[in-house]
Amino acid sequence: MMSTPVADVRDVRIAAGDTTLVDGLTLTVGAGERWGIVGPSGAGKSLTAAAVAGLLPPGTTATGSIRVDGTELVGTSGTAVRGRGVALVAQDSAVALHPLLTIGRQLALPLRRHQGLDRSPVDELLAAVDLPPELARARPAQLSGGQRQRVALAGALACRPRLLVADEPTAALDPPVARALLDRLDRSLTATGTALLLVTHDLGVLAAVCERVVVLAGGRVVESGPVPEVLAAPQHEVTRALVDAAQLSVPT
Ligand SMILES: Nc1ncnc2c1ncn2[C@@H]1O[C@H](COP(=O)(O)OP(=O)(O)OP(=O)(O)O)[C@@H](O)[C@H]1O
Repeated sequence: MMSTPVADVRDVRIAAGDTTLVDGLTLTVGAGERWGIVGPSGAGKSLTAAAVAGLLPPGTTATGSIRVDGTELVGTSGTAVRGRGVALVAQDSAVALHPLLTIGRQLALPLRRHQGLDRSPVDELLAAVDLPPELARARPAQLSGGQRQRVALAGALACRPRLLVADEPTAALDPPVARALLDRLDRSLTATGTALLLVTHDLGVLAAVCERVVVLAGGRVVESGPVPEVLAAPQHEVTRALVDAAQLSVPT
């Protein structure tokens, strides 16, 4: 018997008032699968990621069905699945982390909230993303961008969610720091068996991290399939343009 999909998204429309931003979105993420979302600017990638994480921005609404770990999110605040079902890592964790709380406090909070633990293994969480225990006493402003993203990753994976949604998690990082974070992400997902929905504009990152891809344009899915096949033989003009642009940007 097949296990429950981690995310089962059926015919989803996301709108702001009367304006449709994403339409007809259907996507199934199986246990442990790694999916990428690519597409041009404004295609609806971030809104899709936010909807699956149960964190649509204020002023937007979704219809259709988004089941995460078997729980329907449409029409709810998403809190039922956050932490153990799904967690989100955003582009720049500087905005996601509380500026006044120490890293140790911030990492301890989700564990207490979702697992009811009194004492949280903060040191272990930091070690899992290759950060030293002393960092628990620091505040976000004292960390580099790469360290902050690692802390965000540690926090997101603290409750071993079935699905991690990551929206351009390396966009604000220099290439070597970005590579190290993705390597860490890869190993952490393997260790926890967590599935991934990764928004990226970088087809190199997509090919390195994801098995399957969904291509969005104008708020609609225009193509999806295994990453090697889609990149080798893109069927839609939007995908072809993305592949061509990526080849142009490869240094010779
Ligand atoms: N809170 C919002 N209210 C109204 N419109 C929004 C809101 N958030 C996004 N949009 C619009 O929805 C569309 C899709 O936005 P989204 O951020 O998902 O695109 P994206 O593919 O992630 O783009 P980018 O690659 O530039 O980040 C855009 O036209 C955007 O202006």
